[in-house]
Amino acid sequence: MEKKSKNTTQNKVEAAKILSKPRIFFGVLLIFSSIVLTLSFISYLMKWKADQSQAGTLLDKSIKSDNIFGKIGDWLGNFFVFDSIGIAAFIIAFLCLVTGLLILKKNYFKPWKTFGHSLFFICWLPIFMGAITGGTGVLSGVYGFQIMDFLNAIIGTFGLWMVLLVSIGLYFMLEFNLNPSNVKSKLNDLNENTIGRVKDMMPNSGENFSADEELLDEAQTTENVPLSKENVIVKDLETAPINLKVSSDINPIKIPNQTSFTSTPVSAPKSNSETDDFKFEVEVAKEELDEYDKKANELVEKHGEYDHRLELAKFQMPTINLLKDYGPEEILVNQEELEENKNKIVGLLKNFNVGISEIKATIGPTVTLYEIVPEAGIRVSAIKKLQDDIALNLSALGIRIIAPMPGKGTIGIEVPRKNPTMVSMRSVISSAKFQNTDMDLPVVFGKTISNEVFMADLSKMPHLLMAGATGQGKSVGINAILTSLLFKKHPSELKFVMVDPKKVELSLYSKIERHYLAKLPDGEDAIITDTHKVINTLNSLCIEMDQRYDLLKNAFCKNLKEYNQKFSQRKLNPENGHRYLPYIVLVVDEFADLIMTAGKEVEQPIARLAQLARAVGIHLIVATQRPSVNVITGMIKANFPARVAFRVISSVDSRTILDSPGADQLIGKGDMLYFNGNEILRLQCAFVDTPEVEKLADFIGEQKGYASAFMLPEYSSEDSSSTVGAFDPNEKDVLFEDAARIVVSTQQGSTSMLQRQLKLGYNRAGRIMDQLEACGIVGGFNGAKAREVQISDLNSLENFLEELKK
Ligand SMILES: Nc1ncnc2c1ncn2[C@@H]1O[C@H](COP(=O)(O)OP(=O)(O)OP(=O)(O)O)[C@@H](O)[C@H]1O
Repeated sequence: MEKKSKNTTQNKVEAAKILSKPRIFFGVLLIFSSIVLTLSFISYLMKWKADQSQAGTLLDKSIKSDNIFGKIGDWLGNFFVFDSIGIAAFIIAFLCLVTGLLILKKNYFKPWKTFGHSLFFICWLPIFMGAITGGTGVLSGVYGFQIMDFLNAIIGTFGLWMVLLVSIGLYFMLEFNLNPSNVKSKLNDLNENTIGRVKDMMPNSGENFSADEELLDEAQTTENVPLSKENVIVKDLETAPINLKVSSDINPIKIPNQTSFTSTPVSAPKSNSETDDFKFEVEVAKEELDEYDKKANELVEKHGEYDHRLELAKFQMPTINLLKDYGPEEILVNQEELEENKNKIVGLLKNFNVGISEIKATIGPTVTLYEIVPEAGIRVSAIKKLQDDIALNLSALGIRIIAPMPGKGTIGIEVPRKNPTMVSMRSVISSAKFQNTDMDLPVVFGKTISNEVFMADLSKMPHLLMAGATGQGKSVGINAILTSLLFKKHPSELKFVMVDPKKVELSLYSKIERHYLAKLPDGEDAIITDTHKVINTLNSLCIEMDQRYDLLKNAFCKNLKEYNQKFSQRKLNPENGHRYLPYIVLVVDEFADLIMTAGKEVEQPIARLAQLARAVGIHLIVATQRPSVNVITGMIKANFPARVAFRVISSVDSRTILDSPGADQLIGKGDMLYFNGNEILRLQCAFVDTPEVEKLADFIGEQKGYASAFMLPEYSSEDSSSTVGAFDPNEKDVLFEDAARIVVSTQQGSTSMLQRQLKLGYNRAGRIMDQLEACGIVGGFNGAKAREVQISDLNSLENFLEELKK
């Protein structure tokens, strides 16, 4: 039954789609008439003075006409244009077209709306043309002239113009729903869009990076990088107007006068042409701004958004010329080598009765990946077992077998190339991928096995563990990471805390101290080499982290980006301690050395930072030569999901870093494995030499910097804080009682909170905290955590303070 009724409905729909013959006839006739009328009118307008004299001689064969449709054309032009409504006659031709299309069921136009508008202009345009031409031309037609003349006589020329302008004004107001506030907001939007687009078009917008255009072109053509296609598409989408298309041959639904959209996807409202002429208004509910937001908006209107770059507004971002050009990085295909390796692999597998149905080679900068598809029925485990045999047979260092290739259903054998291609930092920095990235902390490591530039966002990693035996490219890797960040981030956006127990690896960066480095207030060198100072710095970073968490909590923000955005929009008051927070990247070059000398004292703050600091923009890069389990402990490993391994000595070391072997099979010289928490990628690290880093540091260091390095919070070590003396009421700070009330009411014994609430320096706040401890209001120093508060409510506190005074 149901099926039958379904069929009948379907048939009806099909039938409705088929046009009857009279429909086709009249539809086509009207469209044809529209074309004839349009061409006749155009032709008439061009030669109307000559044609008009022949208008009455329709049947006189001896008289020739210049109109494209001859005398009929003349007659039509004369009748509709000259004798009637002037150029508004084209609207009649247009109406013929619309009617023809409607008859043919082509609902390109909404009928009632179109006829309504046409009628208005058929009345208005001739009078308007009459008023402009004074009735002398063909543009107004006789009706236009006469009505204009009549109105002119009764309301005068001024009155006539008023009527014309008011009527057209009203028309546009009703049609486009224009009112002064709408117009203002539309103009504002237009303004913002224009400014936005102009900014986008500015060569230095966003990042001030200025790579040679030539180089960029070169990079785009020589690399396999998709030429920032995504970016182009995204830009197009951003600027393209969004059309809400509603299919016209579906059933109507009722829509209330005011419709509010939610973001839930809904199927398109059904409508048909008869119901299309209702007024459809969409009103986007404006968010109610509270007092605070209003004030922020006023401030932004008055002073503009807070610009964190302002203090170093003239700072020039490094240019690509600072990096050395090592020549073209074309990959030369050595056919002989390819053939030889292929034959060896196939032959060897054949010897072990492993049939191959397909083999494919991808040539990277350092290694070639041979992907084999085993014949049906061959077990992957059978090939896996042959790993050592394959490596032995190919007798090459650096063979790695990936069985199976994740997500590919093939088995990969990586074989080092005889003549590897060097990947220069210059080539990866100038790549379109790096140039156009919108990552927060972009790090360009080098190139993948398929010769694509490989980048990762440090802010998403969120911390990086690097390991590799000595001389395998670890220092170059750290320099590549630091260079990437220096090429992309302004000094106001990023600070480094550098720990270099070897004393020589990071010393080059001391030149950029006043631009990019952070240190302890009493620290002499920004690059920390002394183990004791490292402990203080790490604990200070923990305090900075806690302070940042407090700031974020007070600002109701979940992460640093959101917080900085709010601060830039002047929604956060600097008087309450709020400030623009740069990213902080802690770089530890020789972690094993630190662990050996300081052990838990270093491990604990590092683990704490690794666990918590991500949201507040503090990221860690920890490198080590000795990836043994007592250096890379379970606690460290658990908090460093992103790991990089250069060549290590044993597969045990490889397992310690990557949880799998492979790093012991690398060939050194920047050949590396990158583990992002899910998969392991083989990359060739980009090479940046010491002179290049020196040049870059000089370029930055020679520019105007801040007065000093970025100051980390002061950290008083446990030893010094344990020497809090007895409480002396005569020496207590004038703000002592206020501080006690704050601490008790918030139940938080935090010096940084006192600093903020009482607007004090760290030292004074620290002294008050010591006094609070000495009289027993708060407990003892508790590492980087807040102290315990010993009094539970304000009443008890007031009693306690009274007692103290006695
Ligand atoms: N990405 C690379 N491309 C080409 N060559 C490289 C690359 N990385 C390193 N090398 C070569 O390896 C040498 C040693 O690299 P690097 O100084 O980074 O090693 P390391 O692991 O830091 O050693 P150490 O721990 O002893 O300091 C470099 O001088 C360079 O010749």
